[in-house]
Amino acid sequence: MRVDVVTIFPEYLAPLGLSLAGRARDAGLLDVHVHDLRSWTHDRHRTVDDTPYGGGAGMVMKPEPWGEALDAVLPDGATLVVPSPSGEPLRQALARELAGREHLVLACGRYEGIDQRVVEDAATRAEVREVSVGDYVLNGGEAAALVIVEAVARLLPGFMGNPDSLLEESHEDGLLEYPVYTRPATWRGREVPPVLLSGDHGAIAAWRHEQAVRRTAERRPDLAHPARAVTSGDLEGHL
Ligand SMILES: Nc1cc(-c2ccc3cc[nH]c3c2)n[nH]1
Repeated sequence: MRVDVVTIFPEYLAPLGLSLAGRARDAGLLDVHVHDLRSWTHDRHRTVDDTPYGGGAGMVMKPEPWGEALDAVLPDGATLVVPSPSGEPLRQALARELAGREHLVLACGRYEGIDQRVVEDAATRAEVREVSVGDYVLNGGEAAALVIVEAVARLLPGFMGNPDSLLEESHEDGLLEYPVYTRPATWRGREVPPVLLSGDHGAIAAWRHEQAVRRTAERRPDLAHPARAVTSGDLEGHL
């Protein structure tokens, strides 16, 4: 997968060169290119923003630099991802969908956002997805872009050392993850649940599923289990 990120703060995306994303790059799984939007400005002050039509506080990102930037880095048929508080929610299903794309371009806005005509123009030749990483407001799209790239890149075949670790993760099966434990068996007087030391893999799997169902019911009743809705039987004695 190739990922291009356009931003006025290219240094913000430096973490993409580290750890997992860095290893993925070395393994040829992920090819990340970060671009400074100001490369496509032509005035002495390298202007990227202007006052909003219709008035209101703040500034809006001008369409011209973005238009030239996307002409340069967004090939026809690629997917343009625009982090936005008013975008579709980033959930595991969307991360999986985006992980199937050959080429993602992320447009990181700042100020009050990007002139909407930029998105409309790009949509004539590419798929455009405005994506929210949560119901809270950031100062720009860069932090969201880091989240999106990490959530997508880790799903690429060969990215994770052990692909099985992807199977039981929170949200993969519509449930939150069960609690995990490691040595020592007793720590500050607290024991590891005995079933985990039993060697009975069926009992362990059942316990883990029950824990995941319980956690989901307690913390995220809004999550529907794709195999079946969480029923009252699941909740018996848990609420
Ligand atoms: N989920 C979420 C995205 C954002 C976001 C994304 C881009 C910009 C540009 C200016 N402010 C922004 C905020 N906030 N919250």
